[in-house]
Amino acid sequence: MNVTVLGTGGWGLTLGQVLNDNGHKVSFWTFSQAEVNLLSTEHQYKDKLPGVIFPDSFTYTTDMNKALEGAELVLIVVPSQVMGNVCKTFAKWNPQGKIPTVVCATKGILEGTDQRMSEVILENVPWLDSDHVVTLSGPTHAEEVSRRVYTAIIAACPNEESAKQVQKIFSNDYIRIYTSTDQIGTELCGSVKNVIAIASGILYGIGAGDNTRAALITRGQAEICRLGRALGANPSTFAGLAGMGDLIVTCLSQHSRNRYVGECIGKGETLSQVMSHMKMIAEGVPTCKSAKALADSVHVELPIVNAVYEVLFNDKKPAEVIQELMNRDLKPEAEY
Ligand SMILES: NC(=O)c1ccc[n+]([C@@H]2O[C@H](COP(=O)([O-])OP(=O)(O)OC[C@H]3O[C@@H](n4cnc5c(N)ncnc54)[C@H](O)[C@@H]3O)[C@@H](O)[C@H]2O)c1
Ligand SMILES: O=P(O)(O)OC[C@H](O)CO
Repeated sequence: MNVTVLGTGGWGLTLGQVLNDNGHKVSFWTFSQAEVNLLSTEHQYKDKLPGVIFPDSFTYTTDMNKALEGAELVLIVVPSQVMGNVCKTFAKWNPQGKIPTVVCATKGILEGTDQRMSEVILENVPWLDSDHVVTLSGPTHAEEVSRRVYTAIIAACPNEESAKQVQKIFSNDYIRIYTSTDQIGTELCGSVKNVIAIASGILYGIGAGDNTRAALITRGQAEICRLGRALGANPSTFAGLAGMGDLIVTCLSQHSRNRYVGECIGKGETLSQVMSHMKMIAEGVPTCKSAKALADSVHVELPIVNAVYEVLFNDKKPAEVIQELMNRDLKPEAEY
C-alpha cells in the first residue's frame, strides 16, 4: 500500500517504520523544511529518537499534495492543537473518488472547541466520513516501538470493517492491534490520561511514595470513567489498552513527556520554564484545559484534573492542591 504520514515527530516516524516493516511504501509530510532537510540527509532524528535509523526509502516533503500522491492510507500524527489547520490543507487534496482510510494517532482534545481529534478531522475534511476515520491509541512510547519492543494497541472506529483493515495493516510480530468500535472512549482515554500523567510526574518531583502514585492512577481512572460515561463512551474501554493500559505507561514510564512536565513542576519549575526546554509535545497541558471545560459542560467532577489545572495555570503549589484533594468530603469508592 502507499501510505502518507502527516507529521514527522517521534510517533509519526515510528509508525512509518512499522508500516515499512510490513511492506508498505511510506511518504511523509511535515510543516518544517528543517525537518525535511534533517531527515532526508541523516535518516534519523537524534533529538527525538537517538540511534534509530530510518529506511532510505522514506521520502519527506513540505508539499502536502506531493506527499499524498497515490495515497491509499493517510496517517495523521501532528500535535492536537494544530490538527484543524493541518486538516484544512489536507482537505484541499483530491482523493479522486476513492476515499482513503484516515488513521489518527494524535492524542488530545482541541482547546477552545473541546473536540476530540476524529471530530476535528471530520469537521475540516468535508469529503471524509466517520466510517473512514480510525483512531490508533494505547500504551506506546516511540522510544520503544522504534526499537521493536513488543506492544499492543487499539484501532477504534464506529465502522468495525475499517478498524479491522487498520488492524491488519499495522499488526506484525512485535505490534499487536485489537479493534474497538468505541472511538469516543478510546479518544477520551488517550487524551485525559496525559493530564493524570502530569499529576504522576508532580508526585515523582515532590518525592511522594508508591501508595500515593497507586491512589492517583486508580482515582485518575475513576475520573476518566466518569467523564467518558457522561460523553457516551463504552465503560469496558476504560479497563482496556487505551484506558488503564495507557494510563499506567504514561504515569510510570521514564519516556513519558507528560510525566516529565509534572516532575519538573514538582521540583519547583513553572510551566513556562518547563516549556522553554521541552523538545517534544506534552499533550496533557492543553488537554488539561479542554478536559476541565468538557467536564464542566456535562457537570462531571474531575478533582485531579482540576488540581493539575490549578498548578499549571494558577501557580498553586502541589502540596496545597494535594491537601485539598485529601480533605474533600469522604465518600464510597464506587461513586462514579
Ligand atoms: N511519541 C510518542 O511516544 C507518542 C506515542 C503515542 C502517541 N503520541 C501522540 O502523537 C502526537 C505527535 O507526537 P510526537 O511524539 O510524534 O511529536 P513530537 O513531540 O516528537 O514532535 C512534534 C512534531 O509536531 C510537528 N509540528 C510542530 N508544529 C507543527 C505545526 N504548526 N504544524 C504541523 N506540524 C507541527 C513537528 O513536525 C514536530 O516534529 C501527539 O498527539 C502525541 O501525544 C506520541
Ligand atoms: O510521552 P507521553 O506522556 O506524551 O505519552 C505518549 C503516549 O501517549 C503513551 O502511550
